[in-house]
Amino acid sequence: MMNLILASGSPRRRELLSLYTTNFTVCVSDFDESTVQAATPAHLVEQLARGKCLAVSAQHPGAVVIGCDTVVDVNGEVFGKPHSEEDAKRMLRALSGATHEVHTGVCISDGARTESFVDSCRVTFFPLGEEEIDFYASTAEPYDKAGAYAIQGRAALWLDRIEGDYYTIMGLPVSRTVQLLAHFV
Ligand SMILES: Cc1cn([C@H]2C[C@H](O)[C@@H](COP(=O)(O)OP(=O)(O)OP(=O)(O)O)O2)c(=O)[nH]c1=O
Repeated sequence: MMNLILASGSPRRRELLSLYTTNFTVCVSDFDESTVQAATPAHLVEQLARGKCLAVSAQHPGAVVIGCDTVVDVNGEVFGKPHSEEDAKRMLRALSGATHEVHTGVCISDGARTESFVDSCRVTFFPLGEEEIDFYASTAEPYDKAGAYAIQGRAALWLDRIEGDYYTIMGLPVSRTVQLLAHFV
């Protein structure tokens, strides 16, 4: 049986991978994300997913390791996790009444072979009032999420439309991930 490792501390990714199998362990990488530079947000998530995956893979020979990364892209500006309440509000104002993209990179390696992809989803929010932005930024929800929102949480109330895989927004395009995993059995 395959020794499967999810190289992610994200509870959402754990939950989504569990739809496919519960037979995996979690091992969070110590990869230094600040070392990565990329020409586009899509390249960035691919490089970050690869970095996390290969850092864990190096410590677990023979295992199949999945690494992931998610960013929000507003007209080419990258939003990761907000650093402060002000930062969260800045992101939410930029997302209000507008369309953005969420990119998730997934990388899988067995040590010998490494494959990756990026999936992108377009998300349009209705306009957000200042009161809603202030309230949301005062909750815990934005702070461990790229772009300062959780589509699976209160941001559901703002959603006009999505074009693409909903689970890419949550951090793991689970159908494409499982399809890629099939290359490793
Ligand atoms: C936009 C959005 C992001 N997110 C989450 C998914 C990711 O966990 C997080 C983006 O941060 P990431 O840096 O991609 O991942 P992480 O730090 O949570 O975990 P690790 O690096 O260990 O893999 O934002 C949601 O849960 N809902 C959303 O709607």
